[in-house]
Amino acid sequence: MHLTAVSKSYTLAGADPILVLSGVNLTIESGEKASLIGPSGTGKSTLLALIAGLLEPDSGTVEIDGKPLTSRSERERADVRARTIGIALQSDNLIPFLSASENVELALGFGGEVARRRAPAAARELLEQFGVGHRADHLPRHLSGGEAQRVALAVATANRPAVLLADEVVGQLDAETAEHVIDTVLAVDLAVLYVTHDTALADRVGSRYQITDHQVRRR
Ligand SMILES: Nc1ncnc2c1ncn2[C@@H]1O[C@H](COP(=O)(O)OP(=O)(O)OP(=O)(O)O)[C@@H](O)[C@H]1O
Repeated sequence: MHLTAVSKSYTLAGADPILVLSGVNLTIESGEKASLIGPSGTGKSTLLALIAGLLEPDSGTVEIDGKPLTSRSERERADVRARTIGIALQSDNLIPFLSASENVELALGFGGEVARRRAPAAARELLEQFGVGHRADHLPRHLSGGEAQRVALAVATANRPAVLLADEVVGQLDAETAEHVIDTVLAVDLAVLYVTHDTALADRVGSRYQITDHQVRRR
């Protein structure tokens, strides 16, 4: 994943623009596990949204898995996103009327008939890896916060994306479970960009990046 000279500001009507990122260059190699730290309001969520193609940069380019995201239509960006990027956010985005297992099955179900038939067993296996196999039949509202975060990670990694973008997704877990969940994510063959305020977890993830002065720097 490459970001080249990416800048982004927000403009609210009647106010001066807020500069968030300025000329950011960042390369995350395939399979690299990276953490992103930085004080509140420095642009971590903005950076994830740019990488996911949910936001367009003011200038610069974003390339994922060899495919440029910038200057594509909304629909094309959504297509690249669905095929190559897994996203797990602080507020999980599970479908409320589907069970944990069905949420994962939906994410698994893009591979044709055979994949669809295997989906329930594969979903349970994935939930077990994240330590929530025993909650497979629960609806999202019947899960604890930490369980929902782990189901959201199973959903985000189900389709074997090239890149997983995760925003503070173990914040509601105790230290031991958080470490287990991080280790499970690290064992999957994909690139990870993990946003956190927790420097011990950042060290566990691997290469460390920080946003300072509107730039992303390796530490
Ligand atoms: N849609 C928006 N419109 C205007 N300003 C925004 C918008 N989204 C974010 N901002 C501003 O951009 C800056 C960066 O926000 P962002 O959410 O990317 O920071 P963050 O590092 O993820 O923060 P936190 O750690 O608190 O989640 C902040 O000053 C925020 O107020």
